[in-house]
Amino acid sequence: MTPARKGLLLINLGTPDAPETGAVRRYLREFLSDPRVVDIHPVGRWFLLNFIILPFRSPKSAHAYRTIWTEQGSPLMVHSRALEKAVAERLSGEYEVELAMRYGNPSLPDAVARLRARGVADFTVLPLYPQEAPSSSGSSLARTYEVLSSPWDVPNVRVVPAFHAHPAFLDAFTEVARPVISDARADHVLFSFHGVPERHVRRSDASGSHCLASAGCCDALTDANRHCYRAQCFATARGLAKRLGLTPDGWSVSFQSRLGRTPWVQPYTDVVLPELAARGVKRLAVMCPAFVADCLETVEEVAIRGRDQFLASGGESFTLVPSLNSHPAWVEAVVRLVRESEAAATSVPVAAATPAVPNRAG
Ligand SMILES: C=CC1=C(C)c2cc3[nH]c(cc4nc(cc5[nH]c(cc1n2)c(C)c5CCC(=O)O)C(CCC(=O)O)=C4C)c(C)c3C=C
Ligand SMILES: [Fe+2]
Repeated sequence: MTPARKGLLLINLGTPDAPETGAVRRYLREFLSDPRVVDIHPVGRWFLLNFIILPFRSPKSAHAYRTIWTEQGSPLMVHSRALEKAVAERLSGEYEVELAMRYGNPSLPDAVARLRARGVADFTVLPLYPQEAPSSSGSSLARTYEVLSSPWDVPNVRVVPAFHAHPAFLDAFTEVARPVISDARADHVLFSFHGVPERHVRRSDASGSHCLASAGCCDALTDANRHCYRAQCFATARGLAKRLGLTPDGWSVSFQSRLGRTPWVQPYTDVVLPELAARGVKRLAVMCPAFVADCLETVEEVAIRGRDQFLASGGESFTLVPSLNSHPAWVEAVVRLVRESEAAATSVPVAAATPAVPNRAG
């Protein structure tokens, strides 16, 4: 019997189809209706969405998208498509590869249908978020399971775990960053991650008492915080700082993109930027290692608004390190993540099925 054809689903968050208020509104409606993103009572979410977020945020975000839109479309889509193409070429004959977006297009049901039409019955799913969060990788996986379980047959599914501290990811980002930081003669590197509400981190705290309970709760990854988004961000930053040879006061961490009035994980990027300038940092390089592709949050929020803020606070130069996008080192890293997850998945049942070697003494 020939083995089932293998498919690789690369999943990212999604982006509007056009930088117009209507398209942004449709995208935000789907995104912010997700209970893993806005985790409040459904009635409250409906009111918040329809009376506050959609009417006010859609035109404002559409304007922001227009400042970064390219001839080929939204940067997130352009880079994700380029990655899909490069990975498909690299894994040709081994995997059928499709890009899917959690919100918007190409939709998860369409991408899965395209893989199924090519005979795929064995799926590897790679959520393109280095750090795991219920609002990003969690939601993408939950929706993928739902789509794959319908209508009748349920295929084999392997998930590539979060790769926040995987050497292939850290090495690829280091390769991209090193020449940029050196050309910029940066005297400080800020690792700015997408934030999440503090409530989300607390809800994921299996110990019930570790997360955000002390100033140093994310200083190391332990059993207590292994699945904590903020702790994984700090682990990524430590891994990159080490590879880049940064001194302890030559780098810091912050969290961007907060939405609403509830507290999000801190320190906030828009608070840290003027603080760094006030501390005497002159030439700043910023890396955004929660994003594997440049997008609104890196190009508009950091490279445009962040730069303005830092320079207005007394900084002299501001350089955004580009994301991994479709850099060859990242394509190779993706191939390695996929192959390793397949090897791990196939080795587990074999190991489990192997009887324990009897103790000589016994
Ligand atoms: C990197 C992982 C991401 C997490 C975690 C995440 C959580 C999260 N995001 C919002 C609200 C918004 N995010 C928006 C854009 C956006 N978010 C991510 C990634 C994560 N979000 C990406 C890659 C992007 C860029 C998309 C693009 O088109 O380029 C937006 C839309 C833009 C805007 O209006 O600002 C919103 C809104 C919440 C509430 C949240 C966790 C609760
Ligand atoms: Fe976001």
